[in-house]
Amino acid sequence: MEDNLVEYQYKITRAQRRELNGHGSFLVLFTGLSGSGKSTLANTLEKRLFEMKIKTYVLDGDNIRKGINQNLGFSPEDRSENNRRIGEISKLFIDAGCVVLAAFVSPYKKDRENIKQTVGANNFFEVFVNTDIEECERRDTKGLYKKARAGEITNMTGISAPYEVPDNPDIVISPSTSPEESAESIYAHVKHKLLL
Ligand SMILES: Nc1ncnc2c1ncn2[C@@H]1O[C@H](COP(=O)(O)OS(=O)(=O)O)[C@@H](OP(=O)(O)O)[C@H]1O
Ligand SMILES: Nc1ncnc2c1ncn2[C@@H]1O[C@H](COP(=O)(O)OP(=O)(O)O)[C@@H](O)[C@H]1O
Repeated sequence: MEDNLVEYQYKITRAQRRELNGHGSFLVLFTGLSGSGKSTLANTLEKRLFEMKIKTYVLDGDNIRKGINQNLGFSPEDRSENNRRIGEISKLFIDAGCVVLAAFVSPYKKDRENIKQTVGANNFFEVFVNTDIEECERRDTKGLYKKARAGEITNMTGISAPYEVPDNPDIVISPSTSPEESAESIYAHVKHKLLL
C-alpha cells in the first residue's frame, strides 16, 4: 500500500552519537517467565554499565504497559503488538546511542524474532532467564500465580498461556547463579559491542 511517507535523513547519525558517547549501542532482551529474574538482572547489569559511564536505559514490561502500551492486554495479539512496540522503542534508543536492557516475558518466538529484525541482528542479544515455573511460582513476587491458580487471571504465562523456550539464545541464565555473577557473564558476552 502506498503510504506517501518519505523518510527524513537525520543530520546527526548513529555513528556520530557513538563517537560522542565513546561507546556502541545495542539491545539486550531478557525473556522468561514472570518472576524468573528479568528485572533484577536488567537492573543489576544497568548499574554495572552506569558505573562505567555508559548510557543505558531499562525497558520493563510493567512500566511500559502502564504508559505507552496501556491499551494492551495479554492475548497473543496484544502481546505481539506490545513486543512490536518494544522493538521500535528499542530501535530509537539504540539510534540515540543507548544500551537498552529490555525485560519482557516475550513468550512467542516469532515476536522475539521480529524484535531482532527491527533492531538488526547485529544489535541484538537474547538472554533466556531459565527459571522454571515451579521456582517462579514459589517466588510469586507479585501474587500473580496465586491469582492464576484461583482462576482470577485467565492467560498467565506458564500456567494458562504458553512460553516458547528460545532455540538459540545468546546467553542462558540459571537461577542457581547470583544476579551479580549473571550480570557479569552477560557483560563479558556483550562488551565487545561497546568498543568504538
Ligand atoms: N497473564 C499474564 N501473563 C504474564 N504476565 C502478566 C500477566 N498478567 C499480568 N502480568 C504482568 O505483566 C508483566 C508481563 O508483561 P510483558 O509486557 O513483559 O509481557 S509480554 O511480553 O507481552 O508477554 C509481568 O511482569 P514480570 O513479572 O516482570 O514478568 C507481570 O507483572
Ligand atoms: N539468582 C537469581 N537471579 C535473579 N533473581 C533472583 C535470583 N534468586 C532470587 N531472585 C529473586 O527472584 C525475584 C525475581 O523477580 P523479578 O526480577 O521481578 O523477575 P521478573 O522481572 O522476571 O518478573 C526477585 O525477588 C529476586 O530477588
